[in-house]
Amino acid sequence: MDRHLVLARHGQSDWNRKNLFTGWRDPDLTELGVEEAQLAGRRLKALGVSFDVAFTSALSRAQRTCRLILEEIGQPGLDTIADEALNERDYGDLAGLNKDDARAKWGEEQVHLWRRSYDVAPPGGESLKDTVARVLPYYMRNIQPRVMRGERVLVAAHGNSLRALIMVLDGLNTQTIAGLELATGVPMVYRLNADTTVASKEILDR
Ligand SMILES: O=C(O)[C@@H](CO)OP(=O)(O)O
Repeated sequence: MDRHLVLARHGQSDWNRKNLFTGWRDPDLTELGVEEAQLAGRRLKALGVSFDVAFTSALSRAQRTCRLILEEIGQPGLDTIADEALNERDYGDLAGLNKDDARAKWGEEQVHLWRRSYDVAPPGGESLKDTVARVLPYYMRNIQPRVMRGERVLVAAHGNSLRALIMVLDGLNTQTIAGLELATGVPMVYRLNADTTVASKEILDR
C-alpha cells in the first residue's frame, strides 16, 4: 500500500517579501509566491503524484497554495479540509514587525531564540513546543489515519507548523530542529510504513 503524505510550505507571501513577522496574520501570496506554488504542483505532477484529500490551514496563503498545487496536478476542487490547527506559529506581539528592526531592538540572539528555539515563546505568542502541542494531535486524529488507510494526502501549511510536524516525523531533537529551515513552495514527499514511521522522504527543491 502506498501511504504517501506530501507536505508543502506556502509560496512567498507579501509579508515574507517585506521581511515581517507574520504568524496568524493573513497576507496573500506575492506573484513569486503564486509561481512557487504552481512550480510545486508541476514538480508533483512530474513525479506522478495525485491526492485523495488535502489539508490546509485557516490562512489564505496556505489555502491559495493548496488550490494552485491542486490545479497544476489536474485536481481542482479536490476535497480540502482547512483547520486553524495547521496555522503558522502565533508570533504574538512580534506579528507585523520587521525582522531586522526586531534584531536591532532585542539583539540577534534573542530574535533567533524566538524564531528557531524549541521552547522559547515570543512575547504573547507560541513557542515551537506550543505549536507541536496543537499540530501533533490534529495530525494524529485527522491526517495520519487517512494516510494509514492508503489515502494520498497533501498538507499545505506554514514554515513553523510544518517544522513542528517534521520534528515528530523525522524524530529530530530540540537542537536539530533549530537548524531546519523550510523554503517557500517546496514539497516534501513522505512515504510511511505500516507502523506510521517514515519509510522515505524526498524533498522536491528547485
Ligand atoms: O513570520 C512568520 O510567521 C514565519 C514564517 O514566515 O517567520 P520565521 O521564519 O521567522 O519563523
